Amino acid sequence: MEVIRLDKVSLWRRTQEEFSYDLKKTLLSVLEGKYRKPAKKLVLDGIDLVVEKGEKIGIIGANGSGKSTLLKVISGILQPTSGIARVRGQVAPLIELGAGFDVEISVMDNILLYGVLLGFSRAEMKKRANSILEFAELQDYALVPVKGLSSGMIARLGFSIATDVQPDILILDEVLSVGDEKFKNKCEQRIEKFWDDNVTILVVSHDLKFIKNFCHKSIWLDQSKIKVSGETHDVVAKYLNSINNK
Ligand SMILES: Nc1ncnc2c1ncn2[C@@H]1O[C@H](COP(=O)(O)OP(=O)(O)OP(=O)(O)O)[C@@H](O)[C@H]1O
Repeated sequence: MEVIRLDKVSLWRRTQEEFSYDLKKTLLSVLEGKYRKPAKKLVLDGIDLVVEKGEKIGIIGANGSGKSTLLKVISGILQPTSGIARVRGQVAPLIELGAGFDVEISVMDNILLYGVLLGFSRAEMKKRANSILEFAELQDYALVPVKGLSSGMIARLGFSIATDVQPDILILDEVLSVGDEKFKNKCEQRIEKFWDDNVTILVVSHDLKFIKNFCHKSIWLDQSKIKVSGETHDVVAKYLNSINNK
């Protein structure tokens, strides 16, 4: 059964200039006749993709090629500028772990809030809170504001919430590179369990060994486009070949 379908998905994003957007400067530049519209960049270019239920797909490619952006479109965090993205089932996006937390409120309140963002009711999240705190090893921090946690602890909390239930589609963006060794092993075990079950998984990683071990199929993104897709060993070999020949 098809769970993800992207048809000619393209996405334009504003470049860094927008981040330094300053109203006064903009007005002055308009008055002086020097105003330029912020530049935009095509970060996904005509992506076609079909993923069947239970498939494990690796996404590889150079820095800035569009891998995280692609995952964000599939997760519904970003909307394509053109084309269609259809996703069936509950998605657990493990991208920028903890980016959605409100640092001023407690760990417990964030669990409730984050859960609601992932589509659960408050009542259900209250039931799950203990197992989430336990897995994250943060039982003693339930009432502490998130700003009092280290970045590794915040990542643990994000991972623990997002994987507490078995999602239909799990989206992993280099998540295994956060946390200490002990927690990393725990995460890997939890992810491995999903791997065995019928969960559809998309994983972005620069760890090609990991991709070769776990993903049947892969996509190589190059400058916002799919360069090659298919059997992982073939895609990885072509990718490595291109790097070695540069
Ligand atoms: N918030 C943003 N606003 C505008 N442009 C962005 C934003 N985030 C990323 N980009 C741009 O989109 C392009 C693709 O970025 P993306 O993060 O998807 O690449 P990536 O392949 O995941 O890279 P990496 O391997 O370094 O994580 C880059 O040119 C980047 O500068």
